[in-house]
Amino acid sequence: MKIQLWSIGKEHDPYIREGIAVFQKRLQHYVDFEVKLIPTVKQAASLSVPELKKQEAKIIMDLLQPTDFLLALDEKGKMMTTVQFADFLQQRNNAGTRQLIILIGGAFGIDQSLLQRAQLQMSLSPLTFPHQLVRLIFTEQLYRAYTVLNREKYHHQ
Ligand SMILES: C[S@@+](CC[C@H](N)C(=O)[O-])C[C@H]1O[C@@H](n2cnc3c(N)ncnc32)[C@H](O)[C@@H]1O
Repeated sequence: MKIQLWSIGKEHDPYIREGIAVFQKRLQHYVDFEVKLIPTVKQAASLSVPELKKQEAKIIMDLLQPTDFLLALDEKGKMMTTVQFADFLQQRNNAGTRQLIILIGGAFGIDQSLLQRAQLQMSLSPLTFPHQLVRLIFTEQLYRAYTVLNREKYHHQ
């Protein structure tokens, strides 16, 4: 199974890029993992936030393959432990999912149409984090989950 992390917004800040690179390198041992940026639609004066989010959603819908499993990160989504998340990854792999897309919204969040397309909405906490930090936190969690699946000494319960 291939995993892609899609983030709406601008380039990672340097400290985020550095952190992601650390876990991305470690993840190479376990899974085919890529990080992709979806540039934010420029906010023209005439465009409201809901309209802007709709435009972003259309771009993302066009990039998605019908067979992609979409996991949208949203603070109101389902919360799970690291071990439950590891089990979820194992289940997707066993189910033959070819591509798992993880979507992180931009400053205004993820459009409703994409939340509806998502097979899973996942929350990392009831707190709202800045989207740049979510990129790093999620990449670490993905690495953590794979160390659980591979019985490595990284995650201690
Ligand atoms: C700054 S937040 C957007 C908040 C916005 N109020 C909203 O309507 O979603 C940007 C993105 O970071 C991610 N995010 C932030 N906090 C999160 C959390 N606790 N759990 C999961 N994802 C989160 C989500 O993908 C969200 O769309």
